[in-house]
Amino acid sequence: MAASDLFDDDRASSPDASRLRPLDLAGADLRYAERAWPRAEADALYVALRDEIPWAPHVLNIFGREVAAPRLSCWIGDADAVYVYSGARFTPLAWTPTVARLRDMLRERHGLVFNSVLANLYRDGRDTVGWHSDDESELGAEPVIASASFGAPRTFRLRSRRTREAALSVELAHGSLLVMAGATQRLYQHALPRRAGVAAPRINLTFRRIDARAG
Ligand SMILES: O=C(O)CCC(=O)C(=O)O
Ligand SMILES: [Fe+2]
Repeated sequence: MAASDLFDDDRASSPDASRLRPLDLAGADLRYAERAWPRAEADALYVALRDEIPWAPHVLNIFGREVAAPRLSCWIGDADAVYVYSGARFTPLAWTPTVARLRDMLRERHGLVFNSVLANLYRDGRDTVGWHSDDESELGAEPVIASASFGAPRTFRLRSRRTREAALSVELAHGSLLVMAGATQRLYQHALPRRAGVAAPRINLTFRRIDARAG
């Protein structure tokens, strides 16, 4: 089956869908391009990422115990971009050709510079990521995180860190790009909840800039 058969999507693409536009989230800096990569390119990127990345169960460290999270993942980046996530220390794998190409596109098209990426593979609608902020000290005070999505559309939710009140839901489309910056991590948490009826997988890459000295 061709990748184009996997992700039913017959929206007409408006000429502007490749531009990052601000989303309304009080105090935060959140931008979204629904079609950062055109359909055929997104299909090819999905297949390349699926096949190139050595996916493995994502391990969380919860009160000193290792627990498998409901998704596969892979940490990729420059050799010195060591990262501590959920209490576990990750030494990144070397850039694969497609992930490196995406990193270079983000620099060339959007002026965003990254030295690492957490790749996530949600096998179907039962795979999730729970509420968290990406606020580790290695990312600095106001991290810029670029989140590229390929495959099944899923709902990305944000809620207030202080009140836990729901703040925004964004449907992250196949070939979309979401950029979180400014106070987004300080003020909000995000999650990708289960979604019944989704049989197709989704790949998400969250590009980050790690300052190894701050770790
Ligand atoms: O899959 C997503 O859209 C979000 C992933 C995420 O929040 C993370 O990797 O920190
Ligand atoms: Fe995150």
